[in-house]
Amino acid sequence: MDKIIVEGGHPLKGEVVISGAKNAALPILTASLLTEGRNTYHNVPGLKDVESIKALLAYLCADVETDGDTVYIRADGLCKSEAPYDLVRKMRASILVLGPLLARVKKARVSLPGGCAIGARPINLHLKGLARLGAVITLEHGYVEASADRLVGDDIYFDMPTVTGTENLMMAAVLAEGTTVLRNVAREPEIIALADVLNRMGADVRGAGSSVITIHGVPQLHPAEVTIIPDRIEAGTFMAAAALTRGDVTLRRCEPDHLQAVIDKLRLTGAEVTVEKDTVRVRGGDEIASVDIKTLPYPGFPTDMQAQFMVLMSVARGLSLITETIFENRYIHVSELRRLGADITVSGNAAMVKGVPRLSGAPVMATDLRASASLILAGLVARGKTEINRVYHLDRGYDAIEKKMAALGAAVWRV
Ligand SMILES: CC(=O)N[C@H]1[C@@H](OP(=O)(O)OP(=O)(O)OC[C@H]2O[C@@H](n3ccc(=O)[nH]c3=O)[C@H](O)[C@@H]2O)O[C@H](CO)[C@@H](O)[C@@H]1O
Ligand SMILES: C=C(OP(=O)(O)O)C(=O)O
Repeated sequence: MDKIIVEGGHPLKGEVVISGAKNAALPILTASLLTEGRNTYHNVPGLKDVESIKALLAYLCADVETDGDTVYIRADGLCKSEAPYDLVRKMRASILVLGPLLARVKKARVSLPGGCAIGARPINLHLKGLARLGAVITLEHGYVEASADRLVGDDIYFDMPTVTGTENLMMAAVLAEGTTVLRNVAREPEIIALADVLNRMGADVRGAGSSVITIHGVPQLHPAEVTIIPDRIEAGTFMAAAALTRGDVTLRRCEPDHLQAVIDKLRLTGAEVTVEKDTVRVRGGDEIASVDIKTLPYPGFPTDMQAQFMVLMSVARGLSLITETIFENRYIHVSELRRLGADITVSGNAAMVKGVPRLSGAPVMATDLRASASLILAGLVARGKTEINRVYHLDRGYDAIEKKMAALGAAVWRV
């Protein structure tokens, strides 16, 4: 299996182009299942998760073509309604075929999803919502089995905002009869991006980006041509890397509006952050100041940036309190960062990070995506070599991260 090697001590300098967002691309590609005709998606990131979702759509007999970062999907003649274990076990977003399949063919059999091992990650709210639209749902042998004679709109309250849960319900409701109101939904930019695509396909989805979404069902949808929004977590990762290495990095083709919480915290650490239309420049200060962070649903500080920020705090001056409120097991990177010399104590969902003057390279391993990214970041400022094993998760969610880092002057390579 591939490894990533990082040799620390090189500040990142230059420009990097941000790829399309994983968490926007995955639901949007599955939305193709709702349409007849050829959909065109531009700026699709080169990720393992995207390959997995394309393989799943092809398994369902959708026609999938790729030309660079453009993907064409035609889902006219679906021949199956099952997402088998082997195709979905490595990816969380595979559950996103459930809503569209129910809407389009009124049945689905979907293996419980895999993805990052950051918590139990139940899908009870997806299932409860789909049941309210009229689906009959059973859970057997690790599969969700769902069927419906017809889907009918309803008023659905989510006990907590769930990103993929909101997306699944949106995709089921667009073809349901009548009106669906989704309350206490996720407000992430990726939800707005999906609503935008669904509306371009002829749906009537209103309120995305607020906590209530109203959907008036329509009889059918047509294909759309869209460009995937920039990946705010990839952007945030490069911003943290710039501050961490006292570098000077300009991010092109990103969406600064989606990064306000991260930008605010970075500025408090002493980094200079300059924002223009679709560009962010981060210049690291001489000293990194400690700040506290608490992960929250959007527009709060993203849980997907917690591990990267923890690395920054590991070499900051003073003490930082990090609180993870979204996932109950998202400190997997802590034990690996300690191998590099970080001083971090975890108690429940809180981590106390005491900055140390320097880290030192070591072999490490991670079992989730952002933990893996945080280890690359730590390697950038560690003395000597850091060897990151089991990079599968990294490839799920970062488009050529080692090449982009190397182009900025980092000594990072894959073996
Ligand atoms: C493919 C994708 O978009 N992944 C993102 C999505 O994951 P994902 O959509 O899986 O995360 P959710 O927003 O659903 O999870 C938020 C919280 O709700 C809980 N929950 C969720 C659903 C449910 O039915 N029951 C329940 O209890 C989860 O355990 C978690 O504690 O949002 C997360 C939170 O921003 C991000 O870290 C992931 O990168
Ligand atoms: C947790 C993440 O991904 P997924 O939901 O796909 O596991 C992530 O992107 O950090």
